[in-house]
Amino acid sequence: VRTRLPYPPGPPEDPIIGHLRQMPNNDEAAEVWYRWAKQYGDVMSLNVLGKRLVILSSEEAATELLEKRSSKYADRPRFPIFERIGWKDMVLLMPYGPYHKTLRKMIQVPFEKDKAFQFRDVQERATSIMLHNFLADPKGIEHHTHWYVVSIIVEIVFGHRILSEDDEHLKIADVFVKIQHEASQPSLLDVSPLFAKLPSWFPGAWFIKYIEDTKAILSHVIHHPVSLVQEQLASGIAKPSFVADELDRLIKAGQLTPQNKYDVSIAAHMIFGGGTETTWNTLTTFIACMLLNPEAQRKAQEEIDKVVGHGRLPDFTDRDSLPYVECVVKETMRWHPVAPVAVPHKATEDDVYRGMYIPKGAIVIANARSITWDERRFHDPHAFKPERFLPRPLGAGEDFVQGAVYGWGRRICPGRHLAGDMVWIAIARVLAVFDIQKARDADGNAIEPNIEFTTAVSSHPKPFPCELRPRSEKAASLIKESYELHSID
Ligand code: HEM
Repeated sequence: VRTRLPYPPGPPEDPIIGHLRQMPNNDEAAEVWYRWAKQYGDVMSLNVLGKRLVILSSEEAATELLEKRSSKYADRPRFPIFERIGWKDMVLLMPYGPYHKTLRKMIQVPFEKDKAFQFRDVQERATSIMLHNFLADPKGIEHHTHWYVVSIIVEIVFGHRILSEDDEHLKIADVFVKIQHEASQPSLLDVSPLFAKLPSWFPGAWFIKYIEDTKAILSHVIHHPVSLVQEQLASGIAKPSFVADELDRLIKAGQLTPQNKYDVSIAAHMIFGGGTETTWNTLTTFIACMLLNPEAQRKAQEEIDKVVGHGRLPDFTDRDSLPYVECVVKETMRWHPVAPVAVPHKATEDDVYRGMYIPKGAIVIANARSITWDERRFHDPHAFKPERFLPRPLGAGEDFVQGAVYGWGRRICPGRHLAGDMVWIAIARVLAVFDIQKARDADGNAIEPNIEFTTAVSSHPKPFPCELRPRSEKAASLIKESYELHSID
């Protein structure tokens, strides 16, 4: 195929090293590629030391390649540092193949759409505690939303309830965020695995010591929680959870081999890592959106007041009757996708698209930032307008772009239904009882927020001043009642 067909276009390149000198770092990639796409098109390509990168900047191109031709694009590039610290079998990062399929299935099945209801009690309880925490500490945005997400995931995965600030799982969640950032930095290992043999003092060989230290931490974090559940099962005190169910099944079938136990451990670790930071980022982004767009906040609250009233908190049975709240959730995810450059896929065969050649081995990235800012897809894409998703004539009748949030084809996020539920119930309940307002300084003056985002692989708003104030006395007592009910439980 190659000879006569061109690669997708891209900026002018240097001899031999190609686009190496122009390559943006992780933090800038999404926006730099968004600008380049305006010049070179929605399918462009870059050459980095002979390695071909194809950047997709429209839903049309991403759907055609990553979704419709999914079998050719389900692989991942190698992540040399992640592999060496103990994440070589993390479903998110591992190559496509039979082992990926086995682990992915283990994660996907319990979180399918029709099974989501099993986790709703856990989520409703965690929201009640989060609301109560906001009542006591109205400015603790980062902390309370983080606690909410981690406590749900840890209870679902390990059957463990987080009751104290010193809980080890809260610290593990921080470790994920840190490692994800550190281990995605470019290193000599991207050039050749031979550099793994360098002595740690060698200039540029920072990764040698980093890998050694991180491997030891992760080994404990991956294996320890599962061994605890195994002990609880043996003494008959294990609570139902992802790990308890999987181990119990294996024990009953006489198949609890070290390999099978490892599969459960790494799958549980994946759910913990994949489900916490992403969902947390979405919730903090939502609060930023409400602060910046009081009109949208007011409309969502009016809808909740009309449908749910003031005598109870919204619950999952209200979801279909709250279309505007649904639009707020979608617009939060579109306005600032938490994984701006998503996760790279890799072509396992040569391919041709619109007369352009995509070689086997090319890294293919659907740039979520460009897709959610695509003017051909969304009117006024930089503005936060939930009603864009309402059907005409109430709104603009635009479709949500799920791929830019949860990915594509055979690698699409298997946790998306659970994530969608966690985000929805938190948003609906926060809006029902709180006004998300500018924080006030000691003299009572409103502090103007300046919202900025970390722009790494997974993007989070930098801490910003903000307060959640109960909308009324009645709202405050609803929060207390719901908290007390769950405390008894
Ligand atoms: C709002 C929250 C979430 C967002 C925005 C999100 C986003 C993503 C994205 C963009 C991918 C990559 C898809 C691709 O390569 O095309 C992904 C993969 C993945 N996510 Fe999520 N995710 C979220 C929550 C969760 C949750 C709660 C879980 C746990 C059940 C989870 C588990 C995974 C796993 C296991 C993968 C790897 C799939 C594979 O490579 O085969 N995610 N997610």
